[in-house]
Amino acid sequence: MEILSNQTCEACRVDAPLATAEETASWMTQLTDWQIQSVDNIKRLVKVYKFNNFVDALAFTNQVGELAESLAHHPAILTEWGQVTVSWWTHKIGGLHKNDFICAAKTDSLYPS
Ligand SMILES: C[C@H](O)[C@H](O)[C@H]1CNC2=NC(N)=NC(=O)C2=N1
Repeated sequence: MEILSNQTCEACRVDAPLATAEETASWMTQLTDWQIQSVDNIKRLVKVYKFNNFVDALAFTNQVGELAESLAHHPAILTEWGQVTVSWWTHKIGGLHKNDFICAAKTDSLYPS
C-alpha cells in the first residue's frame, strides 16, 4: 500500500474526482484519530492535537501553516490554549481528495510524539 506521508500533493483541478468510499476507507487506515465531518455538506478530515499550553499549540500551528504553503494546499486551523484543531478538505471540489489524506498524514508527522 502506498504510504501517504511519503507522497506529495498533486495540483488539484476543479474537475478532480472526490475520493471514493473505498479510497477513503483505505486511506483512513493510515491515519490516527482523524474524523470525517460534514460541514455545509462538505466532508472534511478533522483532528484535535493536544498541547500543555498555548505557546506549543501556536508553534505547531505555524509548522502546519508552513507545510500548507509548501504543498499549496491549506487547512482550516483553530488554535486554542492546549489544543489545535486541523481540518483538511479541497475547496475546489467541495470535499475530500487524495491530497487531503496526504496532508493529514504529513500533519501527523509534525506532531511531537
Ligand atoms: C490558487 C491556489 O493555489 C488554490 O486556490 C489552492 C490554494 N489552497 C487550497 N487548499 C485547499 N484545501 N483546497 C483548495 O482547493 C486550494 N486551492
